[in-house]
Amino acid sequence: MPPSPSPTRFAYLGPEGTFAEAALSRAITAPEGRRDPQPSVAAALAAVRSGDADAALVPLENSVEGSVPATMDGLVDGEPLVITREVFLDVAFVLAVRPGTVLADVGSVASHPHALAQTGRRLTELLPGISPLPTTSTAAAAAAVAAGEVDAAVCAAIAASRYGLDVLADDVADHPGAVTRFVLVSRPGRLPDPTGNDKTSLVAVVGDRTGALLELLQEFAVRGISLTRIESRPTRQRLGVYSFSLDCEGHVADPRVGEALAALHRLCDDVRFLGSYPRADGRENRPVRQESSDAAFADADVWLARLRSGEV
Ligand SMILES: O=C(O)C(=O)C[C@]1(C(=O)O)C=C[C@@H](O)C=C1
Repeated sequence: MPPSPSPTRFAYLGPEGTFAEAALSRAITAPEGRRDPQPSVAAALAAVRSGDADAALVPLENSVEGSVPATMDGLVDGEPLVITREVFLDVAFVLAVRPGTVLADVGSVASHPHALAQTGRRLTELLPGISPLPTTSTAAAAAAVAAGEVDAAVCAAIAASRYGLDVLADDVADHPGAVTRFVLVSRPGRLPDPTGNDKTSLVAVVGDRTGALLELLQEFAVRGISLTRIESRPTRQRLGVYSFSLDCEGHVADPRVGEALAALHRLCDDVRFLGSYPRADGRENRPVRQESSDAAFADADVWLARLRSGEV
C-alpha cells in the first residue's frame, strides 16, 4: 500500500499558549496535521522556506499597536512566501504570576513588545517603577514566570493556565477590544480560488522620484480597487527609499486587480506579490464600478481583438 500523504505541518509563534496558537486553532479546525511551535516569527517563516513546515501562522498587525515588523520584514526578506488565509483574533491580556505571589512581591514583568505596548498604562498603575522586559512571545513570558526567571507575565488567560500561573489582574489592556490579524503563509503554489470577497497583498518598492506614490495609488484608483491597508517600511538601503506594503480588495485572478499589479510591475523598482486569499474580517468588498467589472474587461478585450484583426 502506498504511504499515506504526510499531514500538513504548521509552524507558529510559540511556545504553547500564544495568541498565534489560538489563531492557528481557529484557522485549522481539522485535527490532522502537526503543529510546531517556533521561538520567533523569523523561525516560523524559516521553517516554511526550508520545507520543515508547510505553512506558518504569524501575527501581521494589531488594531492598537499597528503592524508587526518581524512579520512585515520576514515576508519580504528571503525566498517568496504567500498568504493563503487571514485570521482575526480578539486579544485580551492578564497579569499572571506564580501561585501565592501578591502584587507587592512583583519586581519584574515581561511580555512580547506588542503586548507591552498595549498594556503600558495599566502596568504603570499596577507596578509603578518597574521597566517591563521584552520576550519573544506572551507565552514565552508565562513560561519564564513558571521557571522563576521573572515575577509576572502579560499573557493570554490560556497561557496562565497552561503554565500553572495565577491571574493577579484581568483585562490589563489600555484599549479594550483589541484585535490582532494573523496570516497563514506557505511557499508559492496554487493560489486559493477567488471567492468574490478576497484580498490581495503586496509590497512595492517605489523609485525615489516626485509623484511615485501617487502613480502607484492611481493604478488602483482608476480601476475602482479599494485599499484596505497601506504603510511604508524602510528598504534599509538608505534614508529616503521606501517600500509600501498594502492590501487591496479583490483577487489577482480578477482582471482589474491583475491589470493593476501588471502596471505596478512596469512602474515600480520591485513588486513582491504576497498572495490573494479570502477576506475574513467580516466585511464585504465594495461593489465594483460597472466600468471595472469583469464583464467590462471581457467586452473591452473582444473590442481590442477586433481592432487588431482589422475589423474596425
Ligand atoms: O505573543 C503572542 O502570543 C503572539 O501571538 C504575538 C502577538 C503580536 O505579535 O502582536 C499577538 C497578539 C498580541 O497582540 C500580542 C502579541
